[in-house]
Amino acid sequence: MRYAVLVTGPAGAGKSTFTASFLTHLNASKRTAHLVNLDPAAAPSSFEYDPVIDIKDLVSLDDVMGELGYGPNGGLVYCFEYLLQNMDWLEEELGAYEDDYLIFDCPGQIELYTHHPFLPTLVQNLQRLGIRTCATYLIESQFMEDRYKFFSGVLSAMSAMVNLEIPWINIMSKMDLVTANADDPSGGGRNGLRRRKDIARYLDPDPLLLATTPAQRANVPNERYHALSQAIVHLIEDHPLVSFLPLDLTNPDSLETVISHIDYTMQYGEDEEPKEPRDLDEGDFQDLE
Ligand SMILES: Nc1nc2c(ncn2[C@@H]2O[C@H](COP(=O)(O)OP(=O)(O)OP(=O)(O)O)[C@@H](O)[C@H]2O)c(=O)[nH]1
Ligand SMILES: [Mg+2]
Repeated sequence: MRYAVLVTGPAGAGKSTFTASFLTHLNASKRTAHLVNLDPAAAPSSFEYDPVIDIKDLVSLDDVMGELGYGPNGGLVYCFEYLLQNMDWLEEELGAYEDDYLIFDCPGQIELYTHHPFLPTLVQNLQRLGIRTCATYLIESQFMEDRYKFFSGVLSAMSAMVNLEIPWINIMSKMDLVTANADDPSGGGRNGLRRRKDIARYLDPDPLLLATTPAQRANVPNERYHALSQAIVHLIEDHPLVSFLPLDLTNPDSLETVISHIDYTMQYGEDEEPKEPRDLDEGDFQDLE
């Protein structure tokens, strides 16, 4: 059985860093895992591992921009269209890997996940080849410092999930940037949003974070924004599709927990005993809920 994990999420969320740590961990556990680079703009030096399959061998953004006169975003769209027209190339490249775990490092252009048909088409092709596929969606912990930014992250995760319809895991990356302050009784970071129980309200998004108090409302003169916030609150209350697993790469347990959830959602090695994912209650942030 072949497995594919798509590592997706907005620009700079830590996708490539997570991918490298994931590979290191699997290889250390004597599992064969390989990097697939799907980012036609990735600089070669940005990989800790050499990709075994690299979209840049098929089409590179530099060439598309230089020779066809596209800008970076139009160029990326061109590269993906080119990939979809040349699925036999990918199929052939993938043919070399049996019984392996392939980790697909994806580009950070958010529109790729929310409304282009590229990833759904790619996933259909992987499934047609009998590859068991799941996706991870990363947003970075700094999003928790601004609740509007955070909820736009939640909505983008939701939209990407609905677009792809495959097993899906949302990850709050770069937790090392908040855990250092989490035990500070004064609340640590700006807005006092970094205490553990506050963090838990973000990992399992509490729509009330968006609900405004009358005092806050007085500061937001435009009634339409208030109505919009309330609509989003109701959407998330009625469809609690999104919760995040915290990922702190400075803590090996955290990475292992995330990987155990990925394994479980793909039923990795189902011929063996199925493994329950490690319980988050053992983890850091749920205990104070
Ligand atoms: N503190 C901290 N920084 C991180 C972590 N992961 C990534 N970074 C930093 O965040 C920046 C972006 O990381 P990348 O892994 O390149 O992010 P990406 O999602 O692959 O970015 P794009 O491919 O450009 O969309 C880099 O400067 C990393 O060093 C983390 O766990 N903790
Ligand atoms: Mg990257």
